[in-house]
Amino acid sequence: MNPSPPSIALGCQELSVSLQGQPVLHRLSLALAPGCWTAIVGPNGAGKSTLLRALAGLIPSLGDVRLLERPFEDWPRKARAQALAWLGQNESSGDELSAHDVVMLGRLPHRAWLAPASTADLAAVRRAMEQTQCWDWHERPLGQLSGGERQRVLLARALAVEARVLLMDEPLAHLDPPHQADWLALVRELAARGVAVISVLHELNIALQADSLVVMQAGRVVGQGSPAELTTRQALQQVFDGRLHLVELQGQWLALPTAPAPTQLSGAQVLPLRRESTP
Ligand SMILES: Nc1ncnc2c1ncn2[C@@H]1O[C@H](COP(=O)(O)OP(=O)(O)OP(=O)(O)O)[C@@H](O)[C@H]1O
Repeated sequence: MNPSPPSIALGCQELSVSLQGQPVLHRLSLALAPGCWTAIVGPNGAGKSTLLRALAGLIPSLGDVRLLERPFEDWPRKARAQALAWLGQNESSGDELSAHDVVMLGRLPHRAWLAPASTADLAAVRRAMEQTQCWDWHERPLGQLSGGERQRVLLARALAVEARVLLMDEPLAHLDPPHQADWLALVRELAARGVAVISVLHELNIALQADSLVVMQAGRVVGQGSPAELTTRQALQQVFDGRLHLVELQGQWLALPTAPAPTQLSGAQVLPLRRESTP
């Protein structure tokens, strides 16, 4: 009989991280489900990237991290690299390599040492590049691509791993609105297939479409839940000092940044937005 599938894809208990001797994360506990897209949000410096890196095992941490309910340190390195894929922020990844070769790096966890790419590897790379619409320039060196084109190649590299848990730090950086919408559709498709997708996002209007939000402030989780829950939205407003107006439009929550009160603008002149007069 097959064992029952794990109910927690990625979790941590009492997770703490210090960087350069300074505590950055303070005893966080999270349980992220398979088939669920979680967006980690919060102000600059809240600890979002640090949390993601600690969950990926990229930095030392205290506490317990479990991948597919198994302690992180118990995973053989290769099996772990197959189970968990990572897309970092501002990654440098061999500018002289072709886009195809960069995406093929995502297949390394599936290949024997120095073994040539298999038919399955080639198919996975092509599939991932078509999903992020970067196949057309698969022969071009990464260093010659625009910021958005490059980001789509790096996203394809993470997809090519075909992992059950996908961690992405600011995946929408450099992407134009249509490609942001494509990313959203892709994430929903992955979640529907049972993948746990965890992304750090600054684009709150995209994050508010996630299944679950993790709201962070000063190295702590101060709210977690669906954007439809009032407590989640209250946490979001609180961490941004009330400088967000959350409105519902056709069943979808939107975040509009609000201007500071005039008294908060020290000496700055506020010009009213005027409609151009027509002759
Ligand atoms: N290598 C480092 N050494 C020391 N402190 C660091 C280091 N990296 C980050 N920090 C500090 O840790 C805190 C959390 O940083 P982190 O990058 O996780 O925040 P973030 O929420 O992702 O921020 P942002 O939204 O600006 O990307 C910040 O105060 C930051 O200055």
